[in-house]
Amino acid sequence: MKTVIIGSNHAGIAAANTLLDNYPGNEVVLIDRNTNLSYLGCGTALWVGRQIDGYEGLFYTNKEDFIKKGAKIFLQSSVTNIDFDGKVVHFEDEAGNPTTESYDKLVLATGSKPIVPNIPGKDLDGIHFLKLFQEGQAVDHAMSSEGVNTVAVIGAGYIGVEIAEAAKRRGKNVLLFDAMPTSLASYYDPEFTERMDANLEKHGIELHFGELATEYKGDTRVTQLVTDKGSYDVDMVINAIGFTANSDLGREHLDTFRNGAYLVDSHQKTSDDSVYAVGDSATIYSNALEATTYIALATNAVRSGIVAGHNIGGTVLDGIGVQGSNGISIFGYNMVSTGLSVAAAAKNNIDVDYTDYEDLQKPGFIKENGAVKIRIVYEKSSRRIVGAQLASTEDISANIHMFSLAIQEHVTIDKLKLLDIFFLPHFNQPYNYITMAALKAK
Ligand SMILES: Cc1cc2nc3c(=O)[nH]c(=O)nc-3n(C[C@H](O)[C@H](O)[C@H](O)COP(=O)(O)OP(=O)(O)OC[C@H]3O[C@@H](n4cnc5c(N)ncnc54)[C@H](O)[C@@H]3O)c2cc1C
Ligand SMILES: NC(=O)c1ccc[n+]([C@@H]2O[C@H](COP(=O)([O-])OP(=O)(O)OC[C@H]3O[C@@H](n4cnc5c(N)ncnc54)[C@H](O)[C@@H]3O)[C@@H](O)[C@H]2O)c1
Repeated sequence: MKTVIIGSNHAGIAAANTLLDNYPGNEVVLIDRNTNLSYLGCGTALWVGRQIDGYEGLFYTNKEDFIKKGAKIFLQSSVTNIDFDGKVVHFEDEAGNPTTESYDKLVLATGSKPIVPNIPGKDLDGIHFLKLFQEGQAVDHAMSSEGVNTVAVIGAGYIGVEIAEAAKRRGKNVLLFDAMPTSLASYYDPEFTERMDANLEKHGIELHFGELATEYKGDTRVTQLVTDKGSYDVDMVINAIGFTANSDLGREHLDTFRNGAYLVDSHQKTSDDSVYAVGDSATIYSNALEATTYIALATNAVRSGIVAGHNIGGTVLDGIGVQGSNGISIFGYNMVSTGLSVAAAAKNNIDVDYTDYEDLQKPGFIKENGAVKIRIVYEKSSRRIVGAQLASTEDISANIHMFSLAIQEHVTIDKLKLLDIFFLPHFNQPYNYITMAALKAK
């Protein structure tokens, strides 16, 4: 069996490693247009903000690792089209020569692309995106340039908020814009985002929410940002208004979701029996929504790659869906969420209630101790948990995994009330906030 994988970042790598490590004898070919593979974009802000020494540790594998395992790998090789009937992939190799690879099974792991604000001046110099390693390098380089003092970040989602922090750490004046009235509006309810907004402001970031960029101005280089509410002199712009699926190669042939992502089943198989799609290029099943959706996260990319790899290798393995669990840590303030916020539930016509609680992480006699705010969201009719959010200066990240499992397994809010949660003053309280929030549920 010969499998060709287009795209060798997180999803393609997971599919390739699953096949190579578990199903010897399978022929695996990886093709990617980039110079590198396995770049952890999540580290870009840490590196640009000088919280880590450099970018070198942000790659977890390389071309040689795959060659050692017996795979064929082409980098700097762009796939131009796919003959789905003849099962042949056409690409230009590193030297620019037209080349082909036939396949028995094809894995599309072409990921996502940043959404480009479609406004005048969008192609001026000094306007950046933050998807690829090379784009991170360009942003890092620009921030070191003389005369770059004011940075406008468009989009206060995960990338925007993280790079705003990094730019501030580099001593820049930072203006953060979003169409929504708060930061992180797709992940958290306002009672949580207002804390992040206060945190950003406290650290000197100028917030412009509910404000839309309408034009980038300058001769060749951006010097001014115009919005529906004003205009601002800027030296650099970073666009971070979300990703869309990169399904350019198969959109005409395969069934797609409303944003163009390849529609896949629980084996990651597309509408073509020989073709699988994984990671940011594909849809995913949400256990909170109980529906197919699109969530661009590295964690989903890895899991979907593993599922595709096993199914191609011959082990039937159903994906179990996701909750879109995510987290962020900005100037020491941590927020994690999973499933649906109250706002996201309303948007999806799911009638929910929620229960909030706030308390110290540990008993009052422990000195190093921060307050934790928790919200658990549950469906009114079934009482199943559909979401949770936590915010604190404490490391509350591990809590969210339990809520992720609860959503996956359709656990009700009532089941949580008397759940056995251990107590040790070094870590938590006997009347802990999870129990207390659950007990408070209507
Ligand atoms: C700055 C930043 C921070 C992030 N932080 C986090 C985080 O903290 N946690 C988290 O879970 N997720 C995070 N993400 C999201 C995560 O990086 C993506 O969800 C993940 O990269 C998706 O992996 P993928 O392999 O599906 O797609 P991609 O990473 O998009 O990779 C697709 C690959 O396909 C190749 N390709 C595309 N078209 C072709 C073609 N025609 N021919 C050849 N090759 C092609 C590309 O070169 C690329 O290597 C972050 C993303 C960014 C940009
Ligand atoms: N910590 C993490 O887990 C992490 C970090 C970075 C990126 N990621 C993932 O990578 C993907 C891309 O991240 P992202 O930050 O680009 O997307 P995002 O969806 O997190 O945020 C996009 C933001 O842009 C805003 N927006 C949309 N259109 C706009 C417009 N025209 N003008 C102003 N604002 C606008 C939205 O309201 C939203 O707040 C997401 O799936 C994200 O979850 C995750």
